[in-house]
Amino acid sequence: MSELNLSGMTALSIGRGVTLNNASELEAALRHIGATRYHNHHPFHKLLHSGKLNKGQVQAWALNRYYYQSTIPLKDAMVMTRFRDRATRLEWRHRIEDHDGDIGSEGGIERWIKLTEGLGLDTAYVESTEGILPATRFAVEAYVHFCRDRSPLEAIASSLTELFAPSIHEERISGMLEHYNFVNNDTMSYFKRRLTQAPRDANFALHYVKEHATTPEQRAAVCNALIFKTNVLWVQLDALYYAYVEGNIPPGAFVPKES
Ligand SMILES: O=C(O)c1cc(C(=O)O)c2c(n1)C(=O)C(=O)c1cc(C(=O)O)[nH]c1-2
Repeated sequence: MSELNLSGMTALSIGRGVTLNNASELEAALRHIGATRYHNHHPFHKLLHSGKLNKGQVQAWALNRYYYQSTIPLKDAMVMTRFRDRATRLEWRHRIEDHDGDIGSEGGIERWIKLTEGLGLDTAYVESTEGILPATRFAVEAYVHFCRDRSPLEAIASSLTELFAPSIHEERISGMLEHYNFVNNDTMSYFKRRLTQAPRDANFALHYVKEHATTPEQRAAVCNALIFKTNVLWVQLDALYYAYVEGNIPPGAFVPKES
């Protein structure tokens, strides 16, 4: 394949002059976007994974991330409403089960609560989402609205950050277990489980967009949906950094007691 030229990429979109001619050029562009914009590059994650945060800062991260986690099934229900086609809904449905669990079986949200409990946070407070940062709420809601308002193809494409999630989960599991005495294998079980769930989901979504984006315009829209989503993730960490690393906690947001 010829060298991919994505020059003119802005913070919000791939260059207007970029033409992706086929599915393999689309995949290369998506992988380039992930390699350059995924939130593994964010300074907050670098601090988190290398043991440079104190317990209160890790609590703030887990508390805010709970809002993302607990909204994912709502987002996925929204994605399902976009498809009349039963086969796509069937494929997508297990994502909701992965997070919500089932009667008698634990899901991702419960595993996340194990993490916040293990960090010493009160579960009722976490579940109330009262202490999250305004930017967390705005960013997460923007993701749900994107899946409601854009095309079904873009709704699926916006989940493609998961292509890049397994490596950040590996890094997080080993980094946090090594550096923090307040986490253990049990409280990190959420991430272990995602190591198998995320690749299956991401491969379906990648295959879907490669097959259904059949014009250069649709391929550009798929890339822009992924860029949008990398921004949803990035701004949440910007807000955490500003509040809990630089010390500018907005009124009403969680104030750590432990340092
Ligand atoms: O820890 C992370 O960095 C991370 C990132 C992402 C992502 O890339 O959106 C997800 C998750 N975790 C995750 O656990 C998860 O269940 C998930 C679902 C989705 C999605 O967009 O449908 N992304 C992610």
